[in-house]
Amino acid sequence: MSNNNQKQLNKHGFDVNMEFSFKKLGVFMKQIFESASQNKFLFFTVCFFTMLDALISTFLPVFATMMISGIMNDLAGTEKKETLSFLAWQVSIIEWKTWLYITLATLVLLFMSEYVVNWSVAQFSLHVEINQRQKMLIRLAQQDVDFFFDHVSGNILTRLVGDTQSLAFGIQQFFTNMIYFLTGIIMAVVIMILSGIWYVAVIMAVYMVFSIGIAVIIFIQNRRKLITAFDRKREVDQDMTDRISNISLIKSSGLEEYEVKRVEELNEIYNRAGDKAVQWSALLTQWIQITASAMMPLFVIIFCVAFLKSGNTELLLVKMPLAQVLVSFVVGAIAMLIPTLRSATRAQNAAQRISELTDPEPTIKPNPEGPLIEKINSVTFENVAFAYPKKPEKTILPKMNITFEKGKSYAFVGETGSGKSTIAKLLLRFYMPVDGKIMVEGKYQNEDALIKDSHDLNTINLPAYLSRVGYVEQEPQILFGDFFENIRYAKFDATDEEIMKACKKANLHDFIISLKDGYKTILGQRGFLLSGGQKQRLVIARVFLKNPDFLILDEATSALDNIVEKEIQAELDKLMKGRTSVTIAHRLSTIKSVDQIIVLGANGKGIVQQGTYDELISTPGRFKKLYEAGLMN
Ligand SMILES: Nc1ncnc2c1ncn2[C@@H]1O[C@H](COP(=O)(O)OP(=O)(O)OP(=O)(O)O)[C@@H](O)[C@H]1O
Repeated sequence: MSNNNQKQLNKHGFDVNMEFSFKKLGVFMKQIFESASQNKFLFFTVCFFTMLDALISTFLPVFATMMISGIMNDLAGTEKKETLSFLAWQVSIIEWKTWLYITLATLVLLFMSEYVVNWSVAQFSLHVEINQRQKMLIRLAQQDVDFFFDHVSGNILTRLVGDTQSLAFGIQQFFTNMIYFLTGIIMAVVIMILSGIWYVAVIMAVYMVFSIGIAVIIFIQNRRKLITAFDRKREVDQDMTDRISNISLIKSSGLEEYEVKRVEELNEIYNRAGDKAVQWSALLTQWIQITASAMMPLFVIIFCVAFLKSGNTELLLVKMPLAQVLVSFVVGAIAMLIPTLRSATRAQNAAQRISELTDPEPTIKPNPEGPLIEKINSVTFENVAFAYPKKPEKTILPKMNITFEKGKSYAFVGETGSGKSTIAKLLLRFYMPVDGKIMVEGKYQNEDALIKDSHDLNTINLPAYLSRVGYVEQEPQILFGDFFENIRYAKFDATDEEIMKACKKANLHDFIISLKDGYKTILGQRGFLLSGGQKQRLVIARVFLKNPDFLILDEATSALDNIVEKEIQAELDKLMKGRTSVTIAHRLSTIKSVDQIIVLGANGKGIVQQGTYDELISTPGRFKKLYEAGLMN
């Protein structure tokens, strides 16, 4: 095994280390203990009843043997009763009917305990799956925005759905089967020793070490191939999720056939990996079956030889049937090892993949204990410098100072990649400055309203701050649901009337009521039913409803055509009235009337010019160049 600790990442940014590792096993065991501690009652029920099940299953053959021996004694009509040395007592074989009743009663107990095992195992597994999903969702919700740039959303979904299921199933199987296996084998050996057939246990142990040893060698090979096959399958799943979410690109490019061929090729790779895994799986199953089937005749031969040599009928009448049933129980338990190990393999990998999503600690904390802002007055960048965490060597913004004063409008312009959208991301606290501070001045709860208070954005209560900020971006984010649900996302306690008022302001109301189901119309996935302009109006209605103090418009109209853009701009102008606003602009029309235009230079130069539109257009400089080059049209 290599000592190289560096993570191998696939193109989706996830670890694809296929070797067995104690780390993976550790992660899996951690998940088991975590699940057990979260579901203590179910966990103990599963353990207790699985053990009981194994105990009953090992004793049942003993009782059945007693019954058979009783019947044979009756048939022989002999006065001398055979005895079975069991649990240190010489148990005389009494009435076979007594043993029949005991066997039947034990059977009923077995059925009952099996029901409890099945019920508790299914419940435990469901709880584990739900807990894992919840844990993953909570961590994803807390995760830094940057995390999602790295991890393809389809890939995250596969983990959320497939891996949580595999893990829950694996934990359940591994757990119950191991308990059953160990309890059953220990009890079988104990019964053999106490029944005076200890030599069966010894022969069986030697035989088992040999056959399991070979099975483990085959299993290790099989496991490697299985993991490769799982990973290929997941790659196909992720790829399909990605392509389905981009179906309009495929359709509009007429590339359906290309995509079908591509997926066929990917499936072929999965198929080849799967074939190899299947070959080793078949070999493993074959080996276990051969060794298991050979065990029975082996013991029959041993007992027959012993009988022929000693002439002791007890060997054939009592001990051989008992050995047979106990050995067959052990064989059955060994056979359960294959699915157990398989699902444990699957679960270990699932646990590893889940932990890649749940382990990374978010760097941006919501500061629930931080000062609670009630009203934002102004926001000031004090010597703010920034580089993205993934590329710390590339300065996006050098030391930068600017104040967004209360009620004034600001617009950032500059060449592509100059860092305009980065300003919006810093204002939303998607990222923290590498240097300097963003100070938020306003009215904070429990602080003297007369004192103009100012706190670092990194330290204040983030949800309270964001509840005072309105954000309109280029790609409107529409949730699956109706208009009411979508707009209410800005203010959960808003009445239907308030929502309609906001829609009227955003010029969306007339369109909504023209629809058959009006405000109750379900918007398809990502607002499938709406045009670009309508989606943007919906987002604007959300912001009207929210009534924020501070507005961030990040290229809000750049995806719209000129006519729609003009209409939407009128709505945005209404929105900006009386609020502090920061516009990230592409077009001149969006910034002509703002109070301050800030021009950013390319390649991390930061602010290179600042002023009103009239000032900048009449001064030689970067803005004039952008304007003359037609970059602001
Ligand atoms: N998450 C990220 N990680 C690393 N680099 C990033 C990230 N997001 C953006 N960048 C880089 O930061 C630089 C500034 O990006 P930004 O989106 O702020 O530019 P912009 O001026 O808004 O560009 P445009 O006008 O094209 O939208 C670009 O070079 C971009 O490649």
